[in-house]
Amino acid sequence: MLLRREMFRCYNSVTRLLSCKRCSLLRSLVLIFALSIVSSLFFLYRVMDTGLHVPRANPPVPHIRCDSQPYSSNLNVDVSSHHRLDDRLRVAHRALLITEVPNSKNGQRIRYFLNALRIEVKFEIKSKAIPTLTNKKSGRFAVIIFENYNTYLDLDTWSRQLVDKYCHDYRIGILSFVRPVDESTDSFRHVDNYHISFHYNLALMDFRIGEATTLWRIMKPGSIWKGALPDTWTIFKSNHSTYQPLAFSRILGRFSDADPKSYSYVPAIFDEGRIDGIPKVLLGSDLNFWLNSIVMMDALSYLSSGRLGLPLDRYIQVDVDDIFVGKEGIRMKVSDVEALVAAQERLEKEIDGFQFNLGYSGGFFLFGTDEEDDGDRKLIEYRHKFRWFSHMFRHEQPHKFPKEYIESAMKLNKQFAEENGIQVYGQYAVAPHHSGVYPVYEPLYSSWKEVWGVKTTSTEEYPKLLPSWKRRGFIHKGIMVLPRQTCGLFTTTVYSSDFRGGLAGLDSSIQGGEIFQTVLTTPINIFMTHLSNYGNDRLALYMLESLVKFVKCWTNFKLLSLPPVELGLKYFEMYPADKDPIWTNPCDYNRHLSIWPENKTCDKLPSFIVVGPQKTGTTALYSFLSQHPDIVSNLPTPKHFEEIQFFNTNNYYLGLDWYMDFFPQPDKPNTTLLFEKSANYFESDLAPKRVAALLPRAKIIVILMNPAKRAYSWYQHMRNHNDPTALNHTFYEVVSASDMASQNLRALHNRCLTPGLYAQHLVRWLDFFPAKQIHLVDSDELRNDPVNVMHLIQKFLHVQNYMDYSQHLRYDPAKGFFCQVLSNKQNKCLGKSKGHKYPSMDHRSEQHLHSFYRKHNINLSKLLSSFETQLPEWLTTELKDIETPKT
Ligand SMILES: Nc1ncnc2c1ncn2[C@@H]1O[C@H](COP(=O)(O)OS(=O)(=O)O)[C@@H](OP(=O)(O)O)[C@H]1O
Repeated sequence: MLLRREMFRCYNSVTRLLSCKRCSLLRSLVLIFALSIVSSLFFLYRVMDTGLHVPRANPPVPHIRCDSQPYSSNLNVDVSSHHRLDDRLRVAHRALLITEVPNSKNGQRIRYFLNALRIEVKFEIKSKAIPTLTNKKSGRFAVIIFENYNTYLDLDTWSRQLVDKYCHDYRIGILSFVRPVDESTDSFRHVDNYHISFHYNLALMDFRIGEATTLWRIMKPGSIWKGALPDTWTIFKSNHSTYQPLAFSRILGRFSDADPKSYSYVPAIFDEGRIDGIPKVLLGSDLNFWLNSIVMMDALSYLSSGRLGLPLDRYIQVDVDDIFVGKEGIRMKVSDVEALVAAQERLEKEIDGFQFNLGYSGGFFLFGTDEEDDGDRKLIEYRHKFRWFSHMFRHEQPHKFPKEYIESAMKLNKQFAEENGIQVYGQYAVAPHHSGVYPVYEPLYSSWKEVWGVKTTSTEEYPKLLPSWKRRGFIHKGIMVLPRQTCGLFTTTVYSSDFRGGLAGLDSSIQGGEIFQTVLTTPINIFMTHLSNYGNDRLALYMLESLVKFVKCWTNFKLLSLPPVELGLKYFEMYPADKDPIWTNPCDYNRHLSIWPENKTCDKLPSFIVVGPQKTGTTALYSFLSQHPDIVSNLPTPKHFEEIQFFNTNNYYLGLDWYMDFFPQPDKPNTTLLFEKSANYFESDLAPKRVAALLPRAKIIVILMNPAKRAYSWYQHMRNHNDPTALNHTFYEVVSASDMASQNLRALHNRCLTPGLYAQHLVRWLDFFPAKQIHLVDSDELRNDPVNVMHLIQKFLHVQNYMDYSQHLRYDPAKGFFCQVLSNKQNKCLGKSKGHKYPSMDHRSEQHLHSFYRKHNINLSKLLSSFETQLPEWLTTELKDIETPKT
């Protein structure tokens, strides 16, 4: 910058001289001299700008030192401890968090932190009653967290007994932050029955971790953090043997560094529970201070009897993307390659099995300056030292190309490796800019499999880049997609000044900040770095070596590395639920839209779905809706006629493209409403979540029929389709089958009755969709007065061209149903399978089902009343002996 400023000042003087009409010869000479200096400076500037031949300052050197307490003897943590108790109590993997006010800062921090640890959180504000703590015979929470311990101490007797009894019964403890009740007044509180006092609002410096206790797992005892601590603190004083100090600190500015005795203030304390049988961890300040996160993780593990603990193994994979990619001046030179090898040798000693993964694009080999080309050659010379994986040959974004091109580019890259003797680890590959990985571009996945036999890849984009702690893995078409972490080093982060906050910013990210917290909370880390981070200031090496050292100073983590496929297997063994992808809408997120093929369009996604249940008239409704010029259904499917059955079956794993191919491209996207109906979505456990992820604004239509009648119609449908169990058993045998019945009969029994548990299924849809997005149709009304049903649906859908269905539907006496009007004399009705004749239900089955569905129907009536929705007539009739619930 300075150089540039000087050059321009000089340039201005020269132009002033040039414009002087009365210049003497001497001035002219000065002018020529000045011009030559300016041009040299410009050359120098250009050279520096491109990094040509100009020696630069040495790259920064890692400087982490572990400060620790030399006086203590008990510093060894039992790393084999899992905090697990030998009990058989059933407790959910969830925390109860009682906050002071909604959305308090620390409340939010605690929530994010728990989310990063994948711990589900139930919030409650202190003014509300304590939520139900047990469910049947299991505990709903593995730990109870109070944003302020004073809230716990001041609970009314009833709530206090509830909490304490729960903690005793389920052997869990309390984690709490300690703040004055009212920030403005208190500076001290003594709690008699707990033999402890709190001194509030103190400014502290330095934080020395106490000796090994049964609590410490991750934390390294005896380590000292130097410097002023953020915010104000509460310190704890007690002589009771139940308390063990977890840390020691000093009053800011009061003591000299040399005086070890000055560490006499306790900012975090562990109550073993000798007074009331409940273990507790009390923290004198919130999560703003980085070390409190480690205290909190150990506390969560201990207080939950190991249920909320994470393993001490931390897997680290480092990908160096863009090998051979990058413009002149930011590539690696010979010395950088040597530094990479040397760093790898050092890191191998710290991280078991560590090896850099080099992602190369052969198309850019020798594309740098002479010195950088030598660097490329050096990488090839040292090829055996690294694990190589493939990018695209010319670093193209796969989503922009057809399959043939992608395949040929991959083959070129393969050929490059063969020509240069590189043994590529073909089971792992990464796509430039995450393109094609998520949102999934099918040709990339199939080409990867065909050309390389890829089994694992990684991306930052699933389900979204941010928040980073929500990144997850998934498996698609047999390829494990693992989440990657960003460490703040992008292609453009060449010098330390390029990092946000410069070297100091990078240091604070490593020393307790973002990068450190990532390793702390994430057992499997895949860091994404780039070639440019290993040339010039070699920031990636600085970051990695500093991080490893810092992690070892403060934690008992064992650092490990595995080849990508093994790492993938480990990931999905640890998080089996992640295997299932959850497709989101690329058009809802600009980053995804930018890596989605241009010919794809979200116009081909439905704006509403008829979700069932089966046998309630869904096909009739489907055909009535399709009569509307602006309402367009999906194309027929080979397997299930009009039903796609995407969200509830394995079809979901075929991917978004497969689903969208069932929808025509609408001529008038702004006014056309695409829809589909799949009558099994209604009772599917997975469908509501999956539909909401892809189509959060979709409208949902549900048809409700007397569940007993529905079950009978379904049974007849199964007989019609020659289901052997239905043919061999009477309806009564099916609906009354007990646990002792044959497996086939039990299965048929469940399939017959489960869809009719309407309240239970509706609640699940309501977990993901607001009530105003869900429209209920009364099946009897659909059968007897479809014109009115279609009128209400059009209103609900806000259809632009209203259609008067009285002109288009007509009762057909032969069919016994309303059918589509084709002409004065001709109707188009549904086929024989809909509305076929069968005997009425026997009385015994009717009675049985009446009592079977009774409580479910009551729940349904309560649910509908709570949304001020009119009850269908059949429901009122079913419950006529019960008082209608008040809304
Ligand atoms: N207009 C019209 N035409 C034909 N059938 C009609 C109509 N309106 C409602 N119904 C009733 O719809 C029942 C079939 O429901 P579904 O289409 O939802 O069945 S399926 O789930 O798709 O198999 C079918 O049930 P069954 O009579 O038991 O077969 C019909 O009673």
